[in-house]
Amino acid sequence: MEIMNLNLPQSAIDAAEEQDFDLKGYVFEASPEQLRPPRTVRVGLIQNKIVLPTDAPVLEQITALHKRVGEMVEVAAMCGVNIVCFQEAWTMPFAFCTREREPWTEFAESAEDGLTTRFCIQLAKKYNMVVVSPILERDEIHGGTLWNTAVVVSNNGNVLGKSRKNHIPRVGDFNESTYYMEGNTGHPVFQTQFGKIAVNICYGRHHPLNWLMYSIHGAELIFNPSATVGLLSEPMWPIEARNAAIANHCFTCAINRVGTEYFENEFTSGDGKKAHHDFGHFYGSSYVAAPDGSRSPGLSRTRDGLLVTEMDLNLNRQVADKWNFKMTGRYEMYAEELKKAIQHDFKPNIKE
Ligand SMILES: NC(=O)NCCC(=O)O
Repeated sequence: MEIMNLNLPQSAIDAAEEQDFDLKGYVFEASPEQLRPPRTVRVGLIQNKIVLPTDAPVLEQITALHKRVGEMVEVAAMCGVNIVCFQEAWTMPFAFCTREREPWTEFAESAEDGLTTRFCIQLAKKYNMVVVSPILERDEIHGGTLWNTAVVVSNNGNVLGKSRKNHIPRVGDFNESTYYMEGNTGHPVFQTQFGKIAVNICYGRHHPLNWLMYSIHGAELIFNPSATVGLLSEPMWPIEARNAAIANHCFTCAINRVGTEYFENEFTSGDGKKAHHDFGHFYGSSYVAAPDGSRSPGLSRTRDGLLVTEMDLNLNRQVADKWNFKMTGRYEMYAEELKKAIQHDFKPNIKE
């Protein structure tokens, strides 16, 4: 399907220009149906740089990010956005490269009633918008454990729940296993007024079965809030979320932060190269992909941005009825074989 430009209000265009961020809007259409009215939803993806240097006081860094992203959400509201999603660990620098605990663990907050969740509740109520807020979570009930978590706040301001990152990277400077464990929330799908949504956090996008499981649980729109750098993943970026949209008959939304973050203490990457102070360039390029294989253009590689897309969720079933990937999936066979493959005495089915 050809993707069209979305007409955005002049007030939003002016505000984005004044606040120095990229604003783009696109529409994914579906065919009219006889029995179902269109299920139109507007989704906003926000990508941004950190605001203050990484050695500024923790609370000042968080507050500055709240202010910046809050202003961008206001513009999203002018554009009629129903669901907004922020980038991975949006309230902090992506400091996991350093392997230092302090002060980075101080950015962790309660998913249920931390400072950031309370901020998102205000946004949700003010703009009647579902807010997907990926944070570093501190779970006080379980010994102060840290998790990489997306909090989903409904448009009436209730915390609908949370989804923890299932797959932890062990690649390049992504030393995230130093900070938190693989998530234990499975593949939750959140029923919102605007559709069923799920959150597959960053490195989970390399795992087709992770996308599949959100889809099996009924997700119509899967967000992929990320933090990833150019030298590592840029060739994969345009393909993975797009392929997941095709394979799972759903919309996917890939979001990446922008900028280069500088850390006072240098760190090494375990590759024999010199110690350094930065992670590399987070290349933004956030985009939305549709089940028919079409996708929006990406946001900037270097600038903060808001991508607004309007989609008719009826497209999911229309594409499913054409291609039948769900119907032809041999899940029972895979489940049976996978069950055997995870046993320690597994013998691969190789005929000699
Ligand atoms: N944040 C994160 O999981 N990054 C891993 C690198 C990648 O998946 O591109």
